[in-house]
Amino acid sequence: MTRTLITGGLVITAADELHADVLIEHGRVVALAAPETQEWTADRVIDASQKYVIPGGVDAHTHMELPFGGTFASDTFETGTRAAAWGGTTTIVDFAVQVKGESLHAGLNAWMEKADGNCAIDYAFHVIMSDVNETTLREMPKLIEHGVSSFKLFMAYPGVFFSDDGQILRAMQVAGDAGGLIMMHAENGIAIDVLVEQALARGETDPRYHGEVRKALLEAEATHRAIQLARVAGAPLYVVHVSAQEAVAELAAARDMGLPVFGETCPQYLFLSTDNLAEPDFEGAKYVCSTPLRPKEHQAALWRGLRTNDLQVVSTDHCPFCFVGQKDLGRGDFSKIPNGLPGVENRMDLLHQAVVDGHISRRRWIEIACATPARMFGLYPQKGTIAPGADADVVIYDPHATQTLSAETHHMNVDYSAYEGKTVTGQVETVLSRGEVVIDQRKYVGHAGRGVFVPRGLCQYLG
Ligand SMILES: NC(=O)NCCC(=O)O
Ligand SMILES: [Zn+2]
Ligand SMILES: [Zn+2]
Repeated sequence: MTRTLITGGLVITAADELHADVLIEHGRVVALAAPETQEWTADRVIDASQKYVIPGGVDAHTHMELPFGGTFASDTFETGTRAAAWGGTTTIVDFAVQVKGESLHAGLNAWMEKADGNCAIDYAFHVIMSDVNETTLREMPKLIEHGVSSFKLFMAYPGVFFSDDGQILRAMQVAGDAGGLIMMHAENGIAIDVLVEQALARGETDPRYHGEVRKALLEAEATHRAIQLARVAGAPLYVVHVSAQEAVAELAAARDMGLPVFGETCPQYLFLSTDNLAEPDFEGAKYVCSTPLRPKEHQAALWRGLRTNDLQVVSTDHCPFCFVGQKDLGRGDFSKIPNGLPGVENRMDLLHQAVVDGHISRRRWIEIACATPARMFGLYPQKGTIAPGADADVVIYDPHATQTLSAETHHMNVDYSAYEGKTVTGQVETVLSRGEVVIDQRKYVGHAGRGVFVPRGLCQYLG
């Protein structure tokens, strides 16, 4: 089947909302036309009356199979990308991890192997630099040429992923020269580790102390420091998983100065809080991630940041660990709870709920979840929009359906939902990935291996 026609829907992109029919041929969008003005024929016609027709989501921050804290994130590329498709996401950008002492290329190759032949949707990679040194710095321009144009550094996790300020500065200098983008996990990990040790010595071992020691001020301080280092290096900066209002203020100040500084937040920081981390009977472990969930008061600053464009992207940081057998590793010591939350399936719906709740407009929904992540990471307009020439990654979205989020019904390979029992308005109905239907009226009809690696260009907000 090569020609598909989607009729009668409201097409929403970051730029426009228009009632239009969409013609798809050979995996690409070829034309849009006002309803009933065209006489196109097609092998398949999808009726989208009363529905939205939106670009497939681009989730620029996932961790399938991430090794962390002595275990592995529970979604494989197969299960995680299938769940992403269920949730209306058609592209993920995952993180290949450089093992200390090995090359960046070896890390990338290892992650390519994990993904190859297993993905339901398209995928790309960033690289986590665990070890910034002469050799890995030399590799960065070559990776950029090969479509891996962003590098994550950590100011947290001393002894694991941590880079010191000198290493960060050097990586930023190379990225700045070569057109790469540094993604920063901005938390002062050295100070946090002191507070962890002191908390444990006081017998404060419950999950909620994870949130207490990872102070908002230490996120803000690291964010500020990362911005100054990027200025010195003459490099752009993308700060991942921003959760503290003080960190948003640092980003806003930098952007007011005209600096090429960008910020990402995640649904968990917009919808969950330290109240969840404080749930009794170790249930709080389900909500342990870094940066941590914050008191509810921080949410207003995050929503405001998304409206004012001081924050540009919402990704999931999908990094699931089962409650039984994985989060358990930290019973009696919160610092041993594997960090991360599931969410790749929930992002598009939760952000639609934000539209319903009046936090953002429909076009802003598509901008922060599809178009901007695609532009930020060099995938636009192949991904992130519905326009002639774009990949036909398209979601038929029912804005009137209601659903209750639950581990009973989700497709992520994890034994709990961070949003268990939450009712949201809106649901993915049908999903096309490069013109092929992978979710057909809430039935999975895709298969592992149809997703392909997508080499990326440079960040499209620079130069
Ligand atoms: N965020 C988190 O808690 N886990 C995933 C790794 C990271 O993004 O730092
Ligand atoms: Zn991180
Ligand atoms: Zn992450």
